Amino acid sequence: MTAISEQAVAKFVEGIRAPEEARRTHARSYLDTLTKPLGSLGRLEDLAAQIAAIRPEFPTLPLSKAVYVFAADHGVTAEGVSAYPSAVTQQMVFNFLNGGAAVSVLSRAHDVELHVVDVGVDADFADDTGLLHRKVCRGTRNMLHVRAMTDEQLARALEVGAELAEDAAVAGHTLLAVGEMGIGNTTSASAITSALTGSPAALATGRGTGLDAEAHRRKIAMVGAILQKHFLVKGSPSPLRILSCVGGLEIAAITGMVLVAARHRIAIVIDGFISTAAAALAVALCPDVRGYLIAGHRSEEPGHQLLLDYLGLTPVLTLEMRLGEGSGAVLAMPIIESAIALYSQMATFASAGVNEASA
Ligand SMILES: O=C(O)c1ccc[n+]([C@@H]2O[C@H](COP(=O)([O-])O)[C@@H](O)[C@H]2O)c1
Ligand SMILES: Cc1cc2nc[nH]c2cc1C
Repeated sequence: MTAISEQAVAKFVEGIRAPEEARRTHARSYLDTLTKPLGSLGRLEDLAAQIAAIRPEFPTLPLSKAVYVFAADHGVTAEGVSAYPSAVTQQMVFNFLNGGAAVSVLSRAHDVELHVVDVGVDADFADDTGLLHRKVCRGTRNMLHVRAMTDEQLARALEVGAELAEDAAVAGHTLLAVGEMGIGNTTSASAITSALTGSPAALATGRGTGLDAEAHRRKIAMVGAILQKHFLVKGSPSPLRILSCVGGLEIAAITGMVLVAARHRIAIVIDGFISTAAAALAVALCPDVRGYLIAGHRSEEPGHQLLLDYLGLTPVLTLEMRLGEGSGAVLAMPIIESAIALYSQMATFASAGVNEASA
């Protein structure tokens, strides 16, 4: 059933190697020689050591940074799972391109190249907007009744992300962020979270863009029904089955991008609930990908923490955000750059003539 997408993924996964642990250990020892009490830079030390493990050569500043925002629509919106209408997906694509969306503002503020990708929006866009036209189809089907996408659509969506990761590597980007836009996609992310982690729908399902209590209860029941429909058979479903049954085209594209970025030894900053679901599927497909991921922030969606636990990631920021678009990932980028600056520019105890601990 998933032969085409299995072939596509096998191609991306080939050549992925976990970050180099010897370089991480060396970086940790070097951090201990810098003029600060041992470990006092906290998570910044972890980030610097992670970058050292990922990159064959420690990067120089400024980094070349890009964010890819993948947009797509969702057939399951017919079930009233979002507080907003589907048309907002297409309207927000224009907002990204016109520079007025949160991610547009943040990427300008932090010198991050913004790429907006139509991988499955239910609308036609003109050619001259700067949009990356990679439409696989006009949105997924309603996963309450049928598989969200065919195997062929899944393979194409994975390839969209994979090819853009290749482009990013050729462009010399040293730090990538992934984001998404798709009304209804928290329903997908909740179903993915339950299918991957075994958590019940009630724990993995939140209010998304802002459902009231009653609509939230209906959404939980909907996610439960979707899981029953597709994953009734005992045992864990494969990541590709999860993607084709309950995924989104933007989610699959992010999974493809994460896999190929890892193959190119590029650190990937993931954003909120939906992009983390996509990254978790990439890790389920290839566990060596995990070391390339940096969780930009922790979203208010309850399922996000379940996924961060599943991945063993600690978010850089906790700002009570739940926007998506890659906004939290872009916000974390200056922190990551600061970690790199500290590692490469701080004086050592020896060079600055500062006494080390006596005990
Ligand atoms: O990033 C998050 O954690 C996040 C949490 C809630 C909502 N969103 C965004 O809101 C949209 C999905 O919400 P919903 O309610 O339509 O499923 C989609 O465009 C996401 O980018 C994003
Ligand atoms: C306005 C709006 C902006 C968004 N950005 C990401 N998801 C979104 C959902 C809505 C509704």
